[in-house]
Parts: sequence; C-alpha cells; structure tokens
Amino acid sequence: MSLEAADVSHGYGDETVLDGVSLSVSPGEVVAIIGPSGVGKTTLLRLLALFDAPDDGTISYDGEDVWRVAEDRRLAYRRRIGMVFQEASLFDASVRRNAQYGLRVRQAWPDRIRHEFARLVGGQNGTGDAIDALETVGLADKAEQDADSLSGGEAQRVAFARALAYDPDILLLDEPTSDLDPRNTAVIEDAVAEARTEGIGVVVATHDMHQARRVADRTAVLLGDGIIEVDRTERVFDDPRDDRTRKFIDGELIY
Ligand SMILES: Nc1ncnc2c1ncn2[C@@H]1O[C@H](COP(=O)(O)OP(=O)(O)OP(=O)(O)O)[C@@H](O)[C@H]1O
Repeated sequence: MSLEAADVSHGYGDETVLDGVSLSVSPGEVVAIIGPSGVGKTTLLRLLALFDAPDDGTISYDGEDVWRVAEDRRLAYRRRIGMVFQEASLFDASVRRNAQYGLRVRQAWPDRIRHEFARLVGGQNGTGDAIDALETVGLADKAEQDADSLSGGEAQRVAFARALAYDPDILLLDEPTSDLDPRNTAVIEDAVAEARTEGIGVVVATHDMHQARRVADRTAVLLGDGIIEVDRTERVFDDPRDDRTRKFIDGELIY
C-alpha cells in the first residue's frame, strides 16, 4: 500500500502551481511538505487525496494509476485516504456524530447496509471508534456537546478525530495545528505518531518547519513550483543540499 505522485503538474487557469512534482508515502511513514504560504501544499494534498486529477503526470495507489481505472475503483481508493482540511467543516450535530460522519459516508454501500443493520439490531456501530478517536485528540468528554459550541481549535481536533475514526490507510493533513495552542498542537502531533505506529502513511503540509522536524520521517521542501529537496528529515534540516532550503529553514527567505 503506497500512494505516489509522479512528475505531476497542476495549475489554475494560466497559472502553474506545481510543475513536475514527485512525492510518495508508504505505510507507517510520516512525510512533511513544508513551504511558504500559497506555494501549492494544499493543491498537492488535493491531488494525493484524488479530489482533482493532475493536469500532467500520474497519481498511483499501490502502483496503479488512479486516473486510468474505472471510477468505482478510484472511489474505493479514495475511501482509503483520509484528508483533514485546514478549515474544519463540521455540521450542526453533536461532536460524536461529527466524529462518526466519515464512518457512514465513506463506506461502500454493502458495508453501509451491513452497519445500518447492525445498528438497527442494537449495536452502536462506529460509536466505539469515534469515541476512541475523540479520546486520542482529548475531546471524549465533549462527545455529546454541539459541534457549534466548539472553539476553532477544538473543531480542528474533531475534524482530525473524524479522519482517525475511519482508520484510513493514508492520512493527509493540511496545516493540522494552525489554530491550536502548544498543548493541543502536542496532542495532534502525538496522534500523528500513533497513526504512524498503526501503519498509517501520513502526509502533513505545514509552514511550521519545527513541526516537520518533530513528526516527519521525511521532509519535502516545496518552493517555487516544485519540490526542491526531499529526504530524511534530519538530513534536510542538518545538511540541506539546496541553498534555498537552508535560507527557508534559517528564516532568511522572504517569499
Ligand atoms: N481553486 C483555485 N482556483 C484558482 N487558484 C487557486 C485555487 N486553489 C489554489 N489556487 C492558487 O494556487 C496557489 C497555491 O495554493 P495552495 O492553497 O495550494 O497553497 P498552499 O501552499 O496550501 O498555501 P497555504 O499555506 O496558504 O494554505 C495559490 O496562488 C492559490 O491562490
């Protein structure tokens, strides 16, 4: 199980955002994408999430080009990928129901019917996973509270719990801690480490290079319209090959 972008290019209208970008993630690996705001981190995550087809290049899952297979097969791949957006999008219901949401919508129909049946005959299918996930992000005690009443940071953690509850093969995180204080940032970073231990492949886009250093096995530096460097996190930070990486890390690069 691996997800790979190979030589992908993508843009909007006349603007090229990514030009010839390659990046992969394997089970139990955390890969960070670092780069300044507006460089294309979200665009790359959306391609990896199979939301958009790249203008050029391939996205493959387990070696299979996902845009060359039948749509139902692509949807099956998509269900194995969880993405947490920068803006948490919760709906007007309890925290628990929000955390359970993915469990229902991302299931294939046969699973959905089976789980619905299990629920009808008395099982509370999915609740356990959702509560476990809420516990991981420190919000189990707010499970019955209205999602509307949460702070921005709490909502971000619920969105993360929703992705975890689904137990994806791959987890894509877009600035997962941008609204969080240091303590809750640590909660999310611990959850990333736990996901990794469970064999989930994690890609985290962040402009916080210290976060990359703390959580990632490998780090990709996205600058201009491509990845200028990708390697073991330690190597990228301690011995950058590209002068622009060094400048970015040292905060000298004004972008
Ligand atoms: N749907 C869209 N239509 C037009 N332009 C877009 C669209 N989405 C992104 N862009 C542009 O593409 C560029 C890259 O955006 P993207 O959101 O991928 O960057 P980012 O690195 O994730 O930024 P940030 O860290 O600020 O979220 C930006 O110039 C942005 O304005």
